[in-house]
Amino acid sequence: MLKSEELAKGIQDCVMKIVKQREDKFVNGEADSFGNDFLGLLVNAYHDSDENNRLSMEDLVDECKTFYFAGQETVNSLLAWIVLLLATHGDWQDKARREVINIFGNRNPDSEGISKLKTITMIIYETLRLYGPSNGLQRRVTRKVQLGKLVLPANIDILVQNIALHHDPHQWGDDVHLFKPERFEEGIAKATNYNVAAFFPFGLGPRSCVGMSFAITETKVALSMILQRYTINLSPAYVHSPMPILAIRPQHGIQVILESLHNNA
Ligand code: HEM
Repeated sequence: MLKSEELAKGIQDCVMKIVKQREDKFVNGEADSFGNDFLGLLVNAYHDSDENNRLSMEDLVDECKTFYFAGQETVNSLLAWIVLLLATHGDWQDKARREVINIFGNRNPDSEGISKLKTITMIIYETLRLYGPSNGLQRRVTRKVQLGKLVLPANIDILVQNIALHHDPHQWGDDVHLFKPERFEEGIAKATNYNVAAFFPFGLGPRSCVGMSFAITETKVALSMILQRYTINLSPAYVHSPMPILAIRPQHGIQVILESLHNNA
């Protein structure tokens, strides 16, 4: 068996084990349904009494793999880049921490407070602009189309590099490569001069990211909890090398020094 096949089988077995545990809980009477979270909905669809609506095990496993990859790698690398940018921009780190402490004190973030995080939102957008995890949007051209001066023949695959548009000096100005969250002070529409195609880290149109709101909320929660507890300084060991490894990731990781803000933390 090829190594790649072995790995694919390992992942499949791992997902099926989790599905089985969920089924067992229901069968043993420990739970009164398969659950109403995302996995529960998939397991329900797998057991649908109508054969035409039933989800196959292969599709169930594929859905789990998609959501795991799309949800895990992306938010993980976004958080890593934010930590780097706050380590190298102490003024924004202080500003962000002040906002978090003002809103939550030392309490865990709640949904009401999360909607008030303005500075953090600006920092997230500016990080998505500079180091958005998406490594381009893949599309298949099904029929010949004209895009401005460009004629795209049918049956080709294209990769729309949103990161290139996010680094276009005509759109963002000569300081395009600098981390300046103040660009988003008055929201995305104002920052892009009302051009929807200038900033789309989550894609555009009907196939855009279904996890967008969840991703932003998750990032806000994690970042708030880090800022409540630690100051972040860059380690001299850090070497800057963003690389497309599925998502745009730091090739050598991000080395930072975290200092506790509370003696007993
Ligand atoms: C910072 C975090 C994230 C970024 C930047 C991001 C970005 C994207 C992009 C660019 C696409 C492709 C859109 C297109 O082709 O037009 C996409 C699709 C998708 N994303 Fe995300 N995503 C993030 C987080 C998440 C999370 C947390 C989840 C799930 C919990 C998720 C689930 C998905 C799924 C299922 C798709 C495929 C949608 C489809 O093909 O219909 N994403 N995402």
